[in-house]
Amino acid sequence: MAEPDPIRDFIADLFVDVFASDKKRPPGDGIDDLAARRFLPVSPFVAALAALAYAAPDFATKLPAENFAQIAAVLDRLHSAAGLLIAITLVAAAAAVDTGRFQSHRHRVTVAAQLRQTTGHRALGVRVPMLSRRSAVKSARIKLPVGAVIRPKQMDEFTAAVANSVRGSTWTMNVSHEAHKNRLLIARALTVADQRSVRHKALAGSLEGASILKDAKVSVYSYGDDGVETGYRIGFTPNLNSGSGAFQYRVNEALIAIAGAHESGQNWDVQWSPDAGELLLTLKAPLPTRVSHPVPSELTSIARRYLPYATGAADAVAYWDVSTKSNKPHCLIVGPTGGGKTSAIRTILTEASLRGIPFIGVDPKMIELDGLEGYPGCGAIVYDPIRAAIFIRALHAEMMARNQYVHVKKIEPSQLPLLIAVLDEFFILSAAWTRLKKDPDEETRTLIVTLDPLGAWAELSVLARSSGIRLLLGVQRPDASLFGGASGNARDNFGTRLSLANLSQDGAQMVWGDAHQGRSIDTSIPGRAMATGPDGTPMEAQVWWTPNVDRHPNKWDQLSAADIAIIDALQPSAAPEFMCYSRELREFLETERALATKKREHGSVAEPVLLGDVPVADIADAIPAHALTPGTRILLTDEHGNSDIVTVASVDATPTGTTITIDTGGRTRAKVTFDPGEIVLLAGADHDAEFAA
Ligand SMILES: Nc1ncnc2c1ncn2[C@@H]1O[C@H](COP(=O)(O)OP(=O)(O)OP(=O)(O)O)[C@@H](O)[C@H]1O
Repeated sequence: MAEPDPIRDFIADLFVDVFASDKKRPPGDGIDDLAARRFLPVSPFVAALAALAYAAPDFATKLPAENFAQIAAVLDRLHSAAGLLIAITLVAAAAAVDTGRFQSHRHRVTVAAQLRQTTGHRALGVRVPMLSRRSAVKSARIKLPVGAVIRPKQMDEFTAAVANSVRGSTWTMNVSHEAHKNRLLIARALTVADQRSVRHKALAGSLEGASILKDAKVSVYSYGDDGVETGYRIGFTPNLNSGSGAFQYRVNEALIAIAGAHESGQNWDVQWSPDAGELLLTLKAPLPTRVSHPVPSELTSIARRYLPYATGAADAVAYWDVSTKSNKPHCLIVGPTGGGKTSAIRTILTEASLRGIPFIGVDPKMIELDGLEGYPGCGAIVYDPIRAAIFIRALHAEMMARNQYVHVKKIEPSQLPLLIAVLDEFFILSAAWTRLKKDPDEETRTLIVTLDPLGAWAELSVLARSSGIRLLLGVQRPDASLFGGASGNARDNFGTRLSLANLSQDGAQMVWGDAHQGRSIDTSIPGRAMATGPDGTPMEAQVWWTPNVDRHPNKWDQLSAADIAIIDALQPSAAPEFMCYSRELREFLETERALATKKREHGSVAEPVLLGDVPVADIADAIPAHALTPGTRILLTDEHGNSDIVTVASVDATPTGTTITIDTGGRTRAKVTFDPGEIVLLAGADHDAEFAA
């Protein structure tokens, strides 16, 4: 072991910060040894020297002149050169240097001790700048033993220890580990005051440490004119979750809730780019709460095949492309009672009329489309279910005749004139057809079986596209049976979609192919909907308001001047021509028109068929039996044609049919079985009153 050498230690301690080289340091000479040593100040030596110089004349007189003449001369020179002032200055400077050296020493000792306690490693050397300040070490370089491993937890503890040692100061300490160089680096930076907004902090805080989005970093994406933050960018490391629609939906909901109501009154919107590992939380301008049906100033040949009906964000217009090239030739409108379905249908049909496209409507509720009767381009509005069945069969014949025409005449299908068939309240209609199959009157039963309207409908759904026939289907809720069975082709054909309701998960999946779309529509705003956007993806939109175009004084006189102006502006200059390719459709329309004229002349409505004891107009809605849920009140008709309101107790839906049990109020529960896809009538408020009476 080497002999202790105080002079060498003193010099080493004094100049270690300036000249220290870790390579030169002997391996055993760790910082712990240095730390254990006392701090040796230089100022006392300087002070002693200065005092000696100051007292030099006195010493000189006391020294024997002949022996110490030379020393006395040195002291004399020293005294005369320095003087009191220089002595004081020297001592003060030495004291200042000592203070700095002491702080450097203290920092070295502290850092080495922190390292030892948190990681267990002995620092081979710690370099800190000479003359450090007290508050926080400016930087430090810690030499570690070769191959020293620092585990993340140890690193965190060391970092926390370093940070804690400057707590309360204006500094932030950054610690990094350069494992390949066996060293730790500490650097300080001025702490920047957290100037993030409350919303920014809330978003960042909610994602910090949460595993929901990996490595999430929130930054401000945009500011409004008034300096208020209007958008945030959230970067993250993509994983399987971030690509899933259900996951994104959950995150969207949470982020929008945390961001809270914005000062501008606009709503938050989230756009994901999982491939780029980022999402944008931005504001979207609120949609107008009402858009009056605008009238096109001029119709280009292209616009003639696009029927607009709603306005989305950034003035995007939702339209129904009825052209031959359309990949969404048929339209599905989902809307509960009062949701604005009838107005949406009016908007579309008045646009069709402006473009010279005729239409025929089926309205089993008799109160939805009646106002369109007599409107330019309206072939007929059919109310009666048997007449509706005849119409569907005639439409099927028309489709076949048109296809035949194209085939024989060698023309392009696009040369055929367009025709729109509207079936509103489809489930009520198909429930009526199902009931007619069990009608006590044999002739009626045979007729409906022969017409097979549901079969004709299923074929129309798939084949009508190339014959210029377009279908518009209105329902209160979606169901797979709408598309004429399970045909994916029919489903795709009904690609233009509008939903004015908040859909269930299944409904959203059915309508939008995504269980989370169209589930949070603000239904308090009439006409607010989810619509197929111009790019084919769903967008939130405000359906254009078209008032009832019925010119009967009872209706017309109720309209405001603004509504009358809308209707007048929509009036086409010439009524669309009705071209029939089949005898069936022509005869049907002629008969229907004759019936309508007769009705008008006699001033009363002729009801050709009664649905048991239940007038169709009173029916609230109808749904397929498999969609029933316990607690639902339905109308059930027995074999004698008597109807009763019953409450469903349980539902057992299988591919071969649906069996329900009915709560009869007693101990026993009756069972009723329905065929697959059979429609059941729901009991409405009207019935409750009617049956109670
Ligand atoms: N696009 C719209 N813009 C503004 N208001 C609308 C819009 N659509 C509907 N409304 C309002 O909602 C009311 C109900 O609309 P509408 O009759 O079209 O509903 P519906 O879905 O057909 O209901 P029901 O099936 O009971 O007839 C209208 O009288 C109107 O006041």
